[in-house]
Amino acid sequence: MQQIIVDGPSRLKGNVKIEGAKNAVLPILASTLLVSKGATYLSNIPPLSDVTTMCKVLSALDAKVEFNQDNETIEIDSSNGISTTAPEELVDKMRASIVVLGPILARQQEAHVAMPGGCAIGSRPIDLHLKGLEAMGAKFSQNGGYIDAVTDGLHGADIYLDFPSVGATQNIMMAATLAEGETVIDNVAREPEIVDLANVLSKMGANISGAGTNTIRIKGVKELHGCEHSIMQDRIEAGTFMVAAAVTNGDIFIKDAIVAHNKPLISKLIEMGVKIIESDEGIRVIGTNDLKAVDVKTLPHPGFPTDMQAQMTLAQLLSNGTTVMTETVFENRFMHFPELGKMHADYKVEGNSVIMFGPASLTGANVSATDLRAAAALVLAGLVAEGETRVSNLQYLDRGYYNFTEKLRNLGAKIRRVSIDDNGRESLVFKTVTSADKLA
Ligand SMILES: CC(=O)N[C@H]1[C@@H](OP(=O)(O)OP(=O)(O)OC[C@H]2O[C@@H](n3ccc(=O)[nH]c3=O)[C@H](O)[C@@H]2O)O[C@H](CO)[C@@H](O)[C@@H]1O
Ligand SMILES: C=C(OP(=O)(O)O)C(=O)O
Repeated sequence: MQQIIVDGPSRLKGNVKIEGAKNAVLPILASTLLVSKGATYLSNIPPLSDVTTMCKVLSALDAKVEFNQDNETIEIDSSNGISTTAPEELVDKMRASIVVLGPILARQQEAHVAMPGGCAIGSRPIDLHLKGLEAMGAKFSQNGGYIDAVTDGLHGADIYLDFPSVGATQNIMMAATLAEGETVIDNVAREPEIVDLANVLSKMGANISGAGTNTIRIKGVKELHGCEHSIMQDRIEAGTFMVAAAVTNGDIFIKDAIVAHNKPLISKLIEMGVKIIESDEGIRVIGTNDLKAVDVKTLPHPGFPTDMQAQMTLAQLLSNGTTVMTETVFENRFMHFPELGKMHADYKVEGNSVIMFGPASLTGANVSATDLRAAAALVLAGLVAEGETRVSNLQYLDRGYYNFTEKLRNLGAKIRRVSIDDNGRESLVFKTVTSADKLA
């Protein structure tokens, strides 16, 4: 078992470099299954366990996946054809693997994809993915935990999404690139990761417009070719360090963080009295001991991101007064609260809102991560709390943060990651194993 041990409180100061975006690289890796001519070269690949899982899914589908020595560049070649089954033991590990469905179906006219797993932040159905693909001529059945899909050939369609689902938008967009005729998707997700995917698809020869707006139009083409692309920076990792500066009265420069991607968070932090200095090189965040109470509601982009909700609730708990966080995207994303309660957070959950009575005087405790962003929020809570905090269940953290402990230690945190054997002996863990290492 591994744990992160934090001795708090500490004030974070310095520069931090963020990685390529998990939520951009996963669908982009899936998009390489559409390519029948040449290889695709992707750089700025974050060395995360989710990336390893997606690479294994691609290999299971007969794509050739090779990491370059630097670990941050990857070559994927599916030009010799792909198979059609994405196996349960891989897909079960990660929700995002469902985005291979559209590409496999578009390329092979059939697909067998296991029902996806992932963090338990909600029921996370895939009805919108299936409805969109059905409108394009796919037929679905469910057998033994697998979705079986067939088509006589996908065709363009007018599709309206009841909710701007990120994954459904990506699956339908990718399938439409090789469909016959034009597909128009309305009420689509507008996240920056959608734009990054559209950029890659365009480089591959797809005819696609409107990404980043409410409506995406795609004219199908006969085939796609390989390309080179550098993955966008991770706005959620950047946001996590922004909150780290805010709650520790710190001063952190987040190199290469993109202001336009973090507007909703920046605006809330400024309301709380945090100083933000924006530049083309990144974002500098200067925290305060006197956080003002503000309410926050998560929404699809460009609203406040649900993936920053857990981290933001820590800032709210520490602020001077009562605040409310309302979660409108996922129905079960307050699982970090009972853990924060062990650290003496005072809160009350009411439906999809949580009321927090600040300012909290957090004390160290043994806590357990319940999902990816909860894991990050608990580590940040340890930085603020008096005494020792131990965070376990780090497999969630490793899905989305690379070298989180090292990065925080470089900023002045008293933090270490340890491996604990059956006899309770602890040994230090220095670096998270990279995706390439795990794939080897
Ligand atoms: C790998 C990746 O990019 N993950 C992100 C993606 O997840 P993901 O693509 O799964 O999120 P969606 O936008 O699809 O889900 C948002 C909401 O819509 C619901 N829904 C979705 C699809 C569907 O067919 N039916 C349905 O009801 C979900 O249950 C959820 O309540 O967007 C989420 C919302 O910004 C982020 O939190 C995740 O980090
Ligand atoms: C919920 C998240 O990811 P996923 O959709 O991959 O579970 C996340 O990145 O916070």
